[in-house]
Amino acid sequence: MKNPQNPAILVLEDGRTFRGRAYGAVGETFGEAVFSTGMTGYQETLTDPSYHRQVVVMTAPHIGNTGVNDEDPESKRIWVSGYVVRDPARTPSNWRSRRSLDDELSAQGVVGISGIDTRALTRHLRERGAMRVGIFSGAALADEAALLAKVREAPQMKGADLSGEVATEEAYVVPAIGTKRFTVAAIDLGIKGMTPHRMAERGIEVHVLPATATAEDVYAVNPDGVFFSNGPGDPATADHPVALMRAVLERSTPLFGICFGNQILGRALGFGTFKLKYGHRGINQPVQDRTTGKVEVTAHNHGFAVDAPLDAPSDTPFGRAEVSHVCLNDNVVEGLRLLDRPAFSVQYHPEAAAGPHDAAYLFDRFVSLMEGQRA
Ligand SMILES: NC(=O)CC[C@H](N)C(=O)O
Repeated sequence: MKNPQNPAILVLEDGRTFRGRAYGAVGETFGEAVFSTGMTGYQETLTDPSYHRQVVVMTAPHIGNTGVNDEDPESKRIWVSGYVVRDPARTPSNWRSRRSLDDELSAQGVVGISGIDTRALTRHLRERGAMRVGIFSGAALADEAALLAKVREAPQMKGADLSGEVATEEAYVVPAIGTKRFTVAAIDLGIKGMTPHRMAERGIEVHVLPATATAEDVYAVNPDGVFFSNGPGDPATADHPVALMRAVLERSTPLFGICFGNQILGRALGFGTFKLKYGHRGINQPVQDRTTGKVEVTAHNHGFAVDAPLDAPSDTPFGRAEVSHVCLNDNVVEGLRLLDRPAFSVQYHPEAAAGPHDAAYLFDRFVSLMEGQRA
């Protein structure tokens, strides 16, 4: 049994340290320190494959209150490389709860830290930017003087090619719910479980394909549309999905991308991508759909963004493209759409797991594109 008073230290690569208690597994872990402002949805966050190699700091002070259930995970395991909370629940309570979050993190070997000033840590990351971090407890604390050097040896997120580490190896099918209306090939770059579900709810049979899928694999399922998922890592490394997407655009097959998928569309069109200072992570980010003028409150988890002109459509190898959505906090590109071909994408999470459902209309837009192609 773990001693709940076990000390732990969080060490940032710029040398700032925070002392707290071990939470989850005891040991050491490394990753990119990022913060999420979601007040709820910790199970979905932990199991979102896009968080692979990231140490997530929760700004909400009480985490674990509703325990861990078997329904909410977005994938088969926890992907965050470390977890930072201020004040973990002592007694989780919910009718669906099966075990405590502390026990679940331990069972999955995820090293965390609790009892630190997460507000001070978040302000530090906001001012200095996302950076590498290590969390150490138990025997890993033996040589405290060596910890900072270890953190500085850990890999950077910039330049990391990670989709292949999280995506399915085998193709699988998520059946349509009710009458089947469409077939979609979904390229798994780190897909969340709710995404094919949102499509299935609209009568779409989703063929989830590995990140290494070729155009031949995609067209072998005879798709009405092609989807590119969210995923971890630096989009500048995603050369294979970019080439695949170009092949799909070439054929004018209806195309929809989410998050990493939006960055890949940006690159396929010839735009650059860049690393944001500290990214957008949470479930209350205001985004404007410039095609309707409406503002929606949305779920985000991204550290990179597309560099595209906001003011006027751009000429691309696939016709004109425009920035369809922007973040109202900082004017970051949050969506792209082609004007001459049936293709669009958003940088955020319309599947809303967790998060508000304001952006669910985007799945309906995808359906409309597929309907339009049939007409
Ligand atoms: N959720 C995602 O797909 C994230 C995309 C990319 N890894 C980023 O951090 O920006």
